[in-house]
Amino acid sequence: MTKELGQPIVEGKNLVKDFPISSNALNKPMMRALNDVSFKLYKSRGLSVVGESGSGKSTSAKMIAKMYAPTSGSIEYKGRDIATITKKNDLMTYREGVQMVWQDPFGSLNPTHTIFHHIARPLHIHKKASSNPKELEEQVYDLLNQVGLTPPKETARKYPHQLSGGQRQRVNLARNIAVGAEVVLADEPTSMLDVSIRAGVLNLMEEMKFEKEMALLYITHDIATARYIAEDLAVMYVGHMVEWGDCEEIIHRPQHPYTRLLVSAVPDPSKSIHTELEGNKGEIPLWTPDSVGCPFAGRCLHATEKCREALPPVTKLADNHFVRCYLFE
Ligand SMILES: Nc1ncnc2c1ncn2[C@@H]1O[C@H](COP(=O)(O)OP(=O)(O)OP(=O)(O)O)[C@@H](O)[C@H]1O
Repeated sequence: MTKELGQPIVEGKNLVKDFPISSNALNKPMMRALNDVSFKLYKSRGLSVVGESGSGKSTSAKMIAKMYAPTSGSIEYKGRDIATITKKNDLMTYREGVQMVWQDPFGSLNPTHTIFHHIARPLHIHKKASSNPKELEEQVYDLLNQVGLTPPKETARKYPHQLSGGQRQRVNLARNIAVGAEVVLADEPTSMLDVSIRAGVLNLMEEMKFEKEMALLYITHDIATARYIAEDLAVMYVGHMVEWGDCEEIIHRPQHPYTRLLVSAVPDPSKSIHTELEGNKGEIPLWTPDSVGCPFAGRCLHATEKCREALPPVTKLADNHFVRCYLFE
């Protein structure tokens, strides 16, 4: 299947990320937020990353955005290890190509500036703005039109607080288009929006994926929207990818006991995993560099001694379906 997809734009290889648990302690104990995580992002294709709070979803995105360096493993962007991207100009080009969309659309906008400013600024920074003011206006209006913020002239004059949450998130997406982003890392982009307007924003991202040929990483607690916006799915549990591959296949035929729990627990797309799994939390371990076994063992009905002793190997179930569980060894 990867043959047809061509080269990935972004590829994470065996990523490990450790964080200090406490900066004061003498021996600096560490927690392992990500363990042996690998993924690929392709042009015009989406990867949804789903899992409970603390499973490592945001850390994965932040490492792609170069906000954190991996403890080990690597991330390649068009075949180049991003750790080698250090020169100012190269970093600028990378940040132009790889953009983040955050949960809080207001947080990324400056309340003292108009929407016009918010769209024109990235165009200026990335040297894509026309020097002719009239043409620059047209560039901004065109971008606002593309994200459905019409009439664009009126929207451009407004300040962020005069827009709804969904409209603000659309402004952020217009900024991604403005700089010609090839990769959009969206970290729960609709979780702070009213349920009624979430679908519109997700639809827009889906359109951008195809029309602008963007690669999309979509982080969510909501497995129902995971399927709506992406072809691929990665299910994470305590820093590990436990099952990944074709989104529809995994949702219709979940194999890992944790994925099965997720799919059965979230029949209603408006409900979050957090709420649904409450009362069924079992034991969520704190993973450290010394931890062994399967992170789900303490909560798994099928766990055996082996599951507590060593991390299960990866089993390929189909061309695009993988699972990390001894049940499939
Ligand atoms: N800068 C940091 N310093 C220390 N620990 C961190 C840091 N960033 C993340 N962590 C820890 O790493 C683990 C994974 O966090 P991460 O934010 O990636 O999870 P998540 O799946 O995105 O959770 P959520 O859904 O709540 O956003 C958590 O235990 C978190 O406390």
